[in-house]
Order: sequence, then structure tokens, then C-alpha cells
Amino acid sequence: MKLVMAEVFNSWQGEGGSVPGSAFGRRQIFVRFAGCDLNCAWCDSKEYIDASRVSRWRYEVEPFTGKFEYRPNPAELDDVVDAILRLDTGDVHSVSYTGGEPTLQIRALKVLMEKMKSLGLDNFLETHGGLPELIREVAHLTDYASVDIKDETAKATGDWRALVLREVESIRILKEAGARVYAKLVVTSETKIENVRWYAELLKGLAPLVIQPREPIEIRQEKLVELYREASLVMGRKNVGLSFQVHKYLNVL
Ligand SMILES: C[S@@+](CC[C@H](N)C(=O)[O-])C[C@H]1O[C@@H](n2cnc3c(N)ncnc32)[C@H](O)[C@@H]1O
Ligand SMILES: Nc1nc2[nH]cc(C(=O)O)c2c(=O)[nH]1
Ligand code: SF4
Ligand SMILES: [Mg+2]
Repeated sequence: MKLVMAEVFNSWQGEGGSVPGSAFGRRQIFVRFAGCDLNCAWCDSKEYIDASRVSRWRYEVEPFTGKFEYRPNPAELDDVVDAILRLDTGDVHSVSYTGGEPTLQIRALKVLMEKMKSLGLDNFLETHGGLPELIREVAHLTDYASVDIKDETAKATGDWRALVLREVESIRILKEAGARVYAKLVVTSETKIENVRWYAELLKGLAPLVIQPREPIEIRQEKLVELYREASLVMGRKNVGLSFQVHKYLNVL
């Protein structure tokens, strides 16, 4: 089986803060798929959005060395499995599937997840959640899920409200299948408080929310405080937290 891959590396999970379902600070093997159907204004992985332009993928030879080997795309699934297994340092919490958007290559994702489960490794899915019909196919294999809620200011797609509703549906499917799931909202200085209230109403009683400032951070602290408070008043004080992209401050992958 073939798939279009971007990179495989081993690092600490840098996002998610302290809400249940987060793997922040845990050692993970990251499997970054190429290709995405959205186009978030602030996406830090823009070079992987158009899969047809990702001619090769890379895998770390040894964690934290910055040494990579390269292979042409499409990748052989067995080569991706080998790249993952050689990065199992024995202290790995779970395998993180990210991208790009991993659910777009759902058959390969499913086979990879099944393989990792059979080897005793947990699966952590990092997704925009915009395709609930695909999420359904891997929900039973997902131990942890971080599902983005794409704010209006992400300008990810035309009908952003319809996208938000699909993301919430994905969260529901994952939760019902037994995954530990949280929602992640990337906020900017332009994020509207009434939109945050709407996301919070949709998530109330369903999943906790982390609010993650867009990097590089431009949102004022007063605004962040205001958005946090609004979400917390709707969802409950234990169900909201902050998340920062800590790996960027540590200068690790
Ligand atoms: C690159 S995305 C890949 C997974 C999936 N496509 C998604 O958007 O959730 C991984 C995570 O990085 C976050 N992210 C990407 N660029 C960011 C930025 N400039 N600032 C803050 N978070 C960012 C996304 O919101 C998402 O949670
Ligand atoms: N260390 C680290 N943590 C991460 N959490 C989410 C990431 C992503 O790009 O999906 C990511 C990443 O690329 N590196
Ligand atoms: S959905 Fe994820 S990979 Fe796609 S553009 Fe947005 S942040 Fe980037
Ligand atoms: Mg990232």
C-alpha cells in the first residue's frame, strides 16, 4: 500500500496544554502526512498542503540529531512502518498522526493505526476534523484525538460555520468510540468573542477546549484573558485551558 508522506520524527508533544486527552510533554513518534483540503491563513505546514508538490518524504535517523534520510513519494507503507519502529526509543507515549490532514488518506491511516495497536503502541490523531465520515473509519482505533475548531479568522474554507459543525460531529464520533478527545482553537487578535461563545456552546458537555494563540503570537494578553473567560463561563471552569506550541520555543521538531 502506498501513501504520500511528509516526515517521520521523534519529539515531545508540544501542544495540548493540561486538559484531559492532551499528551503535552509526552514523547511521541510523529507521522506527518502530505496533503490538506483546507488552507488556514497561519498554517505552519504550508509546504505540505499540496501533496503533488511533496516529491519526497524524510525520516529521522536518530531522534534530536537533525539527521534525516529521504525517500521518494508515494511512500511504501512498510517503509513508513520501519521508519516509525526505528524511532521507538522505549519511552514513547503514542504515535501522533498529523499533517497536512491525515484523514485524507484514510485507508493508509487505518492500516498504520492497526499496525501500531498490534505492536502495543497507542494512537494519537491530530486532525481538523472536517470529514466526520472519514473519522468514523478510524475512531475505534484512536486512543487520543486533538480536533481543531477552525476559527473564522483561520479563513480555512468558504463556509467556515459548516466546517465547525462537522468538526464538532467528528468530536462526537471519536468520543462515542471511546477516544480521549479535546478541541483546539487557534485564536488571533481578530478572533470574535461571539464566535468563541458559539464554539463553547457546541462543545459544552462534549469535550474540553484548549485555546492556542496563533504563532508567532500577536494576540494581546487582555484579549486572550477575555476569550478564555467567555469559553470558561459557558463550558465550566474545569473544561478550558491554554495551549502554546512549546516545541517552537525549545527549537525541536
Ligand atoms: C499543521 S496542523 C495538522 C493537523 C490538522 N490538519 C489540523 O489542522 O489540525 C497541526 C496543528 O498545528 C496547529 N497550527 C498550525 N499552524 C499554527 C500556528 N501558526 N499557530 C498555532 N497553531 C498552529 C494547527 O491548528 C493544528 O492544531
Ligand atoms: N513537537 C511537536 N509537537 C507537535 N504537536 C502538534 C504538531 C503538529 O505539527 O501536528 C507538532 C509538531 O510538529 N512538533
Ligand atoms: S487544516 Fe491543518 S494542515 Fe491544513 S491548512 Fe489548516 S493547519 Fe494546515
Ligand atoms: Mg506543527
